[in-house]
Amino acid sequence: MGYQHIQVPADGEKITVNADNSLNVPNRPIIPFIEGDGIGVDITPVMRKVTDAAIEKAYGGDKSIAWMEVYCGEKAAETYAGDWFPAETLEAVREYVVGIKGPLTTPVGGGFRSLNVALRQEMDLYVCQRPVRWFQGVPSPVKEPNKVDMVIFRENSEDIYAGIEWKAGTDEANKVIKFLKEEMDVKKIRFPENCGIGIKPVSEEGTKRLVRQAIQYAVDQDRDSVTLVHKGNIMKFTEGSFCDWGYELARDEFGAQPLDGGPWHSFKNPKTGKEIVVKDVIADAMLQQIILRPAEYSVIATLNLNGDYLSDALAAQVGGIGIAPGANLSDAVALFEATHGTAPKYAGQDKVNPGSLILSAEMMLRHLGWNEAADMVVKGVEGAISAKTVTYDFERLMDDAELKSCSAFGEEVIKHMG
Ligand SMILES: NC(=O)C1=CN([C@@H]2O[C@H](COP(=O)(O)OP(=O)(O)OC[C@H]3O[C@@H](n4cnc5c(N)ncnc54)[C@H](OP(=O)(O)O)[C@@H]3O)[C@@H](O)[C@H]2O)C=CC1
Ligand SMILES: O=C(O)CCC(=O)C(=O)O
Ligand SMILES: [Mg+2]
Repeated sequence: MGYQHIQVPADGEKITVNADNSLNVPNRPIIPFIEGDGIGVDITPVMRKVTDAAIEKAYGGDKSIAWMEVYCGEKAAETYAGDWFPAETLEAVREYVVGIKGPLTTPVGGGFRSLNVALRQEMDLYVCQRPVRWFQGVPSPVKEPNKVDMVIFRENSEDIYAGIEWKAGTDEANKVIKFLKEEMDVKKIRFPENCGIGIKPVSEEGTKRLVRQAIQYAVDQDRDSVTLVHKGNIMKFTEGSFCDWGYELARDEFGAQPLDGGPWHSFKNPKTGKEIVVKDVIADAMLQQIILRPAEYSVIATLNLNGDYLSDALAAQVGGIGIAPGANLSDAVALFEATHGTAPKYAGQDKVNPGSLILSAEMMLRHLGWNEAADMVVKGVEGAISAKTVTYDFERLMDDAELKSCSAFGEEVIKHMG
């Protein structure tokens, strides 16, 4: 199909999806990418260069990516006369199935709603998968960062994060408050006269599709536990139901049985015969557990806002959000992105760590089944860090490290691919 501003590479081919959602990946797939706002201009070109080099080294020219720029955020507003969220960007990511994006700015308080959240919602990218593990040599504030090896499955379409809220003092907020007071007999709104209101939708369907993916991942990747993280003691019918539905799904679809009378469950991994424990932890306690007893946690399934907080907190233990990758996944479409944002104070300085986006590309390569190229990326990143040739965020925490710019770190990664 014809696009207004998107240039489709003539020499690439489309990835297609089979009925079982597996992918047919040609040798030169067209991959849409969004450069991103702020530091996007620094990290996205480095990510592309490193990814291309890894593919070249792994397959010697038999495979390559035909990159296709698509637009969202500030660059879209410039290209599409003020449209920050062009419809054809969504169409292109859907059509080409697998994409990668830099960070996008969201103003605080007023202004437009998050474009990142909108992309996830519009394409129903309901899983935000964020692996958190330590690379040898990365500076960390904890004593044993090697014990951190968790994969967060964050629900990406619901919760208070969905952005259903009304500003204090507006007719809409007052109407909802009136309804709550008069028709729902709510007496607990402390200051109803001037009160913003937000809604927290959490559904059985939304919960179960997320927890299903988390448990399936534990089965496929030979992980020993899945922890449902929630604040169900306080928000009983949203966070609490998330926990209940999670256990229910573990029983109904994976044959899990209560352990010692519950609430924890376990089942045998059908692929390995090993036990997988499905447990739950209340969200505030989890924030101390990940610091004090990280080895006890492997796969985490949680709601949208908890997952947001947990992602950055966990990333800090293994070097910070400069090295925290992620993926937004639906059953078919996948859009990879770093955990961090646009870090505006560093934009355009060729300074920040491109590691998060590079490792997001590594996840993308595995998603394509290009594991040899993905391994090459990991080898390069590990090599550059072990050689202590790192960007400012690591350099300021390491002894005797050599400070590298964003692009120079990318070159180091390529050099260490061998
Ligand atoms: N998915 C997305 O697109 C996301 C977008 N955002 C948006 O980004 C904007 C800025 O958010 P903000 O809260 O400042 O969070 P950011 O994640 O952009 O940055 C916070 C701090 O994290 C460190 N950091 C972030 N990225 C890197 C990197 N690549 N290398 C090294 N250090 C890094 C820096 O720390 P230090 O100052 O210590 O050097 C930076 O000041 C907001 O508009 C927000 O909504 C936020 C998160 C995700
Ligand atoms: O959309 C945003 O601006 C922030 C999103 C975010 O922090 C995240 O998804 O981790
Ligand atoms: Mg976040």
